[in-house]
Amino acid sequence: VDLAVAWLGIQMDNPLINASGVMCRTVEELEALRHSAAGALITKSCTLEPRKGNPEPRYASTALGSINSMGLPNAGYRYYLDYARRYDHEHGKPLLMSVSGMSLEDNLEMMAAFDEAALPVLVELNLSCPNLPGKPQIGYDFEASARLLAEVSKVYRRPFGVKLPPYFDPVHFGEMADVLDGCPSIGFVTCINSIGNGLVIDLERESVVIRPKDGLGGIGGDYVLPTALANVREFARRLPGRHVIGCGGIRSGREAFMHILAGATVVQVGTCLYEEGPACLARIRDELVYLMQDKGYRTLTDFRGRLRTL
Ligand SMILES: CC(C)(C)CCc1c(C(=O)O)[nH]c(=O)[nH]c1=O
Repeated sequence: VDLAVAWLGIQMDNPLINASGVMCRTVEELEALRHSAAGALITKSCTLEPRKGNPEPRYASTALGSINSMGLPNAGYRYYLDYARRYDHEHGKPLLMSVSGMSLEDNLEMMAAFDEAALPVLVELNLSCPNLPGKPQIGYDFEASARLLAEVSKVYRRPFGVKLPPYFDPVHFGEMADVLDGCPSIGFVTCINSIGNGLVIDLERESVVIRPKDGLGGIGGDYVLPTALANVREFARRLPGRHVIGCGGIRSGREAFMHILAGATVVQVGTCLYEEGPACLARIRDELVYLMQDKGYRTLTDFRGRLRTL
């Protein structure tokens, strides 16, 4: 069995990446990932200036997954750009950089700096970044998304990707696919970000479990697998010339296989990585190998995108 993947000019010896935001905020965390079984690594979404993020507790796990309202704690884009400058791109694993500006101007300033640096990295622009007051996140505002991508494409002259929030309506799949189809610079889409604004309740305490937003937070883990798989399959169908990165609910070789079957080129692991640590990546990789052997597949291309319908 060969797990190798080559896409958008990068070579990975297996399709597993950390989800942006998990175990990737500091150089120490990124180095631990680089020494793990990950096929590639991605940095925590960065902003123009460093941010402390929201007051804790801001993450909690449950039997079925996680809830978080971290509030974009990060060291600022210069820190991650510096890490990328010193990174051994030649011999190391591919490095992806996540960007999540607090405004259009911040996104453009960061993307222009990344363009100037001309590093062999892939940028994943987080469309869950905040919009103007009174407007939903960028990813749920189709005009704002189109405007942002058009402006970014002018200052960042190489292919880049977007991290998408989950959509739940065929009309929305179509509208967002049209926006992305109209932007030739988009080489990949990552589906999905956490399902926004869920509420987890601690029954004993009769209380919420995280402090920000009176307990509201992005949901990850087992809860989101069906939604993640639907978004992967729907965007892979609508954007045949672009890659889809699958993210959401991957905790074993089984869900990794499902995401790839649904059309994902490679996959990202979030909640499971947060809870189990980087050793989960070797476990998931091995489980994927065994599953492929059981099914008689030799490479990922033998089954990628071949989900049967009835
Ligand atoms: C939700 C935002 C804070 C606007 C973006 C950063 C982010 C966060 C976060 O930093 O709270 N958590 C997620 O699950 N997904 C995200 O994209």
